[in-house]
Amino acid sequence: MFVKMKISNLNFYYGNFRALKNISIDIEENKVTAFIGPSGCGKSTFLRTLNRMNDLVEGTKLDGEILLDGEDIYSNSMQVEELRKRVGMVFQKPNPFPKSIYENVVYGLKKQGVKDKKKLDEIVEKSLRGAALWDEVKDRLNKSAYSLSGGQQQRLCIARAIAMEPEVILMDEPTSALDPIATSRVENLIQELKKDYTIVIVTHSMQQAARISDNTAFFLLGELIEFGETNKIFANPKDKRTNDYIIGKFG
Ligand SMILES: Nc1ncnc2c1ncn2[C@@H]1O[C@H](COP(=O)(O)OP(=O)(O)OP(=O)(O)O)[C@@H](O)[C@H]1O
Repeated sequence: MFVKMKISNLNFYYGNFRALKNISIDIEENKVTAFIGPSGCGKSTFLRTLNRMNDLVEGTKLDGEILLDGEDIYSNSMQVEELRKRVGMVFQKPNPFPKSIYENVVYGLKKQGVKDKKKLDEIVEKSLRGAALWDEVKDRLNKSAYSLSGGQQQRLCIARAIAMEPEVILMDEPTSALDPIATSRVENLIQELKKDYTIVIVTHSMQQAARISDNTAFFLLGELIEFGETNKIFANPKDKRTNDYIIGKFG
């Protein structure tokens, strides 16, 4: 097992409010790690610290350490653009740009200055295949991304993330806006993607965490209550609060 991201004694504040309390956790490479817990417990905040998305929120403060391959992502030598390239993100609601399917996939690459049409074509096919969307869209790459269904749009957003060849993909409730069939397709896709990427997913669905993750972290009021192998957490939680959440007593 290889630790891709190592988080130690992480605290995060919105103004005076301490949203994350002394979190320490190892994110394993080529595994799916799920964050679960009731609304407001800090799952999204924690996810966003992993590629410094919270930097954009004013009045926030962070202490502790987050290492990516042993390198401190909050150190001065870490370029945030480069970090976000290595640690990509997929959001809750599919958020394609008002552009064609093709242009959505190559957006980040073009911004980086990649112009070679042949190379871009190759990446578009590879990324759309990787996101299990190629067959559905290969004949209409120049159509607007908005012409796709919600589930297809979410896979397009995953393709857009893959196109940047990230090492880690963060997903914030990626299926909450999808119907059961689209959800199942995205869940299958996540299982495929972990062969090449390290995946961290926030989910409200315990069934989803149980189905697709290798490791699960349970949060409550900004604290990490329990973390470990998903099958152990679900079959035999050590903490009563984890058990109560899993059996649906609160949350
Ligand atoms: N921009 C912000 N400014 C101030 N407080 C915030 C901000 N974003 C989140 N919080 C607070 O931080 C805490 C954690 O929020 P967060 O969104 O991380 O929780 P969550 O577990 O992801 O919740 P949900 O499951 O509802 O998405 C909450 O108390 C929330 O009100």
